[in-house]
Amino acid sequence: MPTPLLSRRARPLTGTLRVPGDKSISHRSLIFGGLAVGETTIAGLLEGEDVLATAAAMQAFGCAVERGADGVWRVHGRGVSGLDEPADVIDCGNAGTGARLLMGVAAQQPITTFFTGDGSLRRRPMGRVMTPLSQMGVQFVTRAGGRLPGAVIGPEVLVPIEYTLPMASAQVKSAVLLAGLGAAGETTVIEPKPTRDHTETMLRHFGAEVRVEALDGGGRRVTLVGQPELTGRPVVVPADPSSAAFPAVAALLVEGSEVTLPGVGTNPLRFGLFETLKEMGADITLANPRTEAGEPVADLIVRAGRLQGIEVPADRAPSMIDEYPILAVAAAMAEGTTVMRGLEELRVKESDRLGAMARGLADCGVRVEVAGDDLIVHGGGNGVAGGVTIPVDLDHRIAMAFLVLGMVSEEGLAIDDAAAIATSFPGFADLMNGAGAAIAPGPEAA
Ligand SMILES: O=C(O)C1=C[C@@H](OP(=O)(O)O)[C@@H](O)[C@H](O)C1
Ligand SMILES: C=C(OP(=O)(O)O)C(=O)O
Repeated sequence: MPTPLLSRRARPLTGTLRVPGDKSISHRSLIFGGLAVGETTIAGLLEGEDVLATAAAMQAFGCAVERGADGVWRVHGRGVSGLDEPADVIDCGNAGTGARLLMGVAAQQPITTFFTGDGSLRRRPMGRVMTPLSQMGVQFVTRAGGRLPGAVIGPEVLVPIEYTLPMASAQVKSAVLLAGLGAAGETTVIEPKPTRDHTETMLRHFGAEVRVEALDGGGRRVTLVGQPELTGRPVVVPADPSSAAFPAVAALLVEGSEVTLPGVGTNPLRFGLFETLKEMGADITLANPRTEAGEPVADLIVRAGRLQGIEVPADRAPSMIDEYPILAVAAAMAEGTTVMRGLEELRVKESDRLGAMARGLADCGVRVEVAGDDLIVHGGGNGVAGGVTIPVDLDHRIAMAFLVLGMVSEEGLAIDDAAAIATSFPGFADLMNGAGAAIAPGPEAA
């Protein structure tokens, strides 16, 4: 049964809002814990559906994964290439990250692993990981077009490769490096555009040898020495900047707001949205910057104020790829036009986010254009009428983006199904309501 939600005009948003743990780091901490020998403790794990599916997958591979009464997760791993063959199909739910990283995990030893996911994940392309992993000797059986359900058949002997990413994707980079753990020799991934580097950071944290060279034009060459012994480690997961983006933009847009978002990850390869918002004139302060378990974090203080439209260059896309839905909402409220370039990867997320934002904003009365892979939003500077219901199509970020827009709408704005929000941001509506939002169950916009 779908669970529609209606977001009405908010009171000024105030207070300290603790957003959940980083999704990318949470998936990886469970995976590396499982590939390590000994105990890994994980504080601040995102207990969202995507990550819980990865926890269940690592259990299916024979690892012990438990949540302590103190909220700290403990993983007892099986070591590189020491996993069991899962007895049943691994269901990654809505998670592209879970599916693609775990396909790399499944590839690093001679076992056969079956994968599936929800209706969104089953339409997403897996060919992007199958291509490099095939070069390493891995075999696949999938539905047409490299879609799940599918099976990964790890070879007796993995071939280490050098692979240049044809698209900016940390998931593909990570899948190749994870598979490369099982290969004798060096596996190299060349990324023409830098993408989030949590896998490299965590490989080192767990004891692998990784070399990263900067390339002309901003790219990187990442080399992993295969068949390392990984050792269980403590991990502290920062608050997710991709989740913090929603309360941050809400606070910028709702007049009179001021919120503090503590302990948010500020890794520059994840922080493009905040850079962009500052260029738009946003009042965002990074207080108390520090490093926690190898990742930079800060407390974000966000105050409402006018935003100006700007041009967002294509080369910034990898550092804010999941933030375009909420940036498009900010752009709709800005003065002037915002041009977001180079968004081709948005078409293969949980939904076609380029199409979803263009249609949804247009339904709200915002003037929007899609030109090739660019999204152009003509800001009205002042609220939207609302009064419509936006189809979410199993996409958490589309759902949260329009609930934020509802906070500055005349008539309220509804989404047809809130269920997907629990994949990345359980408790989103309650957290926002505690700060001054008015999100409630409702079949239609008022
Ligand atoms: O590696 C990761 O944790 C992620 C990488 C990105 O995907 P792509 O690698 O497809 O760009 C991002 O959209 C996703 O939410 C998380
Ligand atoms: C694209 C996303 O995640 P995934 O690829 O893991 O489904 C996201 O969280 O916005």
